[in-house]
Amino acid sequence: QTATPPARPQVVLLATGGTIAGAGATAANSASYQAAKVPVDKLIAGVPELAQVAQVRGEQVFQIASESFTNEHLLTLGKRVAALAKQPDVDGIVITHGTDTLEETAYFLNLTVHTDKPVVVVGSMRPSTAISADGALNLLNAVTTAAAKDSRGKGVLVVMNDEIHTGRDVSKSVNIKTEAFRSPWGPLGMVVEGKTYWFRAPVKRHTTGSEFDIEQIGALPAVSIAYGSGNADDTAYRAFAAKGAKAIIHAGTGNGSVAAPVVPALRELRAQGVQIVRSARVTAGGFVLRNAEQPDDQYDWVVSHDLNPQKARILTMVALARGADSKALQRMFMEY
Ligand SMILES: NC(=O)C[C@H](N)C(=O)O
Repeated sequence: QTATPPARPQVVLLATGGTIAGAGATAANSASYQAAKVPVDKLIAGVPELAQVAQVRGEQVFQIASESFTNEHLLTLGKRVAALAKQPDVDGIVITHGTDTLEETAYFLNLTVHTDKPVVVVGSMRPSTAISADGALNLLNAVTTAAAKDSRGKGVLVVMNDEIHTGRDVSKSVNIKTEAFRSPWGPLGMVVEGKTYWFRAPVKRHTTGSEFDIEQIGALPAVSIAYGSGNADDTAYRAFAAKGAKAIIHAGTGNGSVAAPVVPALRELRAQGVQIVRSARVTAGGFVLRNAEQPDDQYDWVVSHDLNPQKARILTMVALARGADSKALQRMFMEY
C-alpha cells in the first residue's frame, strides 16, 4: 500500500511587473533592459522547482515598472490580496514586484491587510535574460517562505537574496548589486535550500493587529515628500501644499533637522491644516526623536521615528484616510 503524499500548500502568485519580469537584448545586459515584459505564466514555467514546494497559480495584476506605482495600484493590489487571503484554498500569497518601490508596497500591505497567512513580496535586480539572473532563486525562495507554516503571523515579508525581511523595515539600499535590500535592524531570517530559518520576529503592529483595514479604504490622500539639503528653501513645500497635499514628509538632513529658511513655511502650512512629518534622508538607520532639533510640541509637527521618508508617506496616507489628527498620527508612528 502506498500512502497518499501530503497535499502541497496552495500559493497564489500575483505578478505586477518589475525587473523580475524584465528582458534585456543580450545575456550581458544586467543593468540595461526593459522591466515588466514577461507574463506571469512564463515566470512560473521558468522555475519548475516551484511545483515541488507548492501548488502555484498565477494572476497578472499589473505589468509595470514599480517606479510608476500609484496610490490606485496600491489599493487595487491590497484589495486583491485581502480577498485571496480569505479563501480557504489559499495558504500563502507571493507578489512579484519591481524593486524600486517594493518597500512601499510591502509596508502598505503590512499595515492594511488583515491576515495571518504569509504574504511575501519579491523582486530581482537582474532581468530574467541576464547571466546569473537572481529572479528565479528569489522566486523559489519567496514561494518556499509563503508555503511555510512558520511564516504565518509575521506580517508582510520581503524575500530577496536568501534573506527574509519584514516589509516594515526593509529598504532598497544599493541599486546595482543583488544584495540590494537591507533592514536597519537586520533581517528576520534566511531561506536556504527549501527551508526557512528564523532569528527574530517583528514587534511593531501589523496585519491582524492593525487598526487600518484595506477593505475600509476607498481613497488615499495626497502626501508628498520634500528633500532636505544644503542651501534649502521653501519652494517645494509651498508648491506641494498649493497642489493639495494633506501632509508633507520632510526628508530631513541628519536626524530630521530643518534649515532655518524652511521653518517659517512649515509653521505656516501646519497652521493651514497640512500635517508636517519630520523624517530623515540618511539611509542606514534614520532615527528622529520628538523635540530634538526642532520644538515639535510647540509647532504641532510629527516625527517619523525610524521610518524612512517613503515609508513615512505610506503610514501618513493610511492614518489620514482614517481621520487621524497630529496626536493620533504621532502615536501611530511609534506603534507601527
Ligand atoms: N530592479 C527593479 O525591479 C527596478 C525596476 N525599475 C522596477 O522597480 O520595476
